[in-house]
Amino acid sequence: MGVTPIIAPSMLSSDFANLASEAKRMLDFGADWLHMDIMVKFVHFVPNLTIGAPVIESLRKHTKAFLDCHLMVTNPIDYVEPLGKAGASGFTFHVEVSKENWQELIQKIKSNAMRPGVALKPGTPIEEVYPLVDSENPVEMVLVMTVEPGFGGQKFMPEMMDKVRVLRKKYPSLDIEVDGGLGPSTIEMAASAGANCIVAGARYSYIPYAKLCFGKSGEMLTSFLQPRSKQICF
Ligand SMILES: O=C(CO)[C@@H](O)[C@H](O)COP(=O)(O)O
Repeated sequence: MGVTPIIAPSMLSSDFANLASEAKRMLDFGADWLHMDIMVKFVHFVPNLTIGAPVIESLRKHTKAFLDCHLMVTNPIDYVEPLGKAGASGFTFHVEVSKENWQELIQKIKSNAMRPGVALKPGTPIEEVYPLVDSENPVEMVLVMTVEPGFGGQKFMPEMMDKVRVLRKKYPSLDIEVDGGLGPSTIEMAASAGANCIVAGARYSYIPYAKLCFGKSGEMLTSFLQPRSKQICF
């Protein structure tokens, strides 16, 4: 079984005063998911503060899109119920802060009708996510950070592609998301390594390019990807 390409612009770089129209603009341009960066400023995790459940709830009133929430917080379990109630679709937590309670966390995410994912920072070895993917109650996506989490506009770390290659070889049908510094010069590298979910700042011009990386005239660039009509109609 293969995986399908997903283009998920990060709304972190959008105009927050016009979030609903920014989201519509991304979706009209062909985005599959909207990536929502939820950060709480904390000295040991990210030095930034972004959006929370009230913003997700407001955005949900304007769109039925899959809201792919990436939790850059030290206590993700506290956000499961509020985000579930707000209408989040995906809930991706960081492995670095969930070593003690990932099983409970996955269970709680699923019982709040969201899709669980696990993220890892650039310095975290890929082996740390294996138990969460191999579990009887597994995560459904691994997010490989290609910058230090915290801010948009940073430089892509090509050395993270080794993690993606290893993951893809081990898990042919897993959703593998990459996030940070992705754009016309790096998307192809990530897709070739095996990533199928591409997050990049909500600069609409990259979306058609990202789609091209996954298939020109319908043929797929990488063998693990399966065509999904919406993604390959340019
Ligand atoms: O999670 C993050 C940053 O921590 C990302 O989602 C970025 O917001 C992506 O932005 P670019 O690197 O594409 O500018």
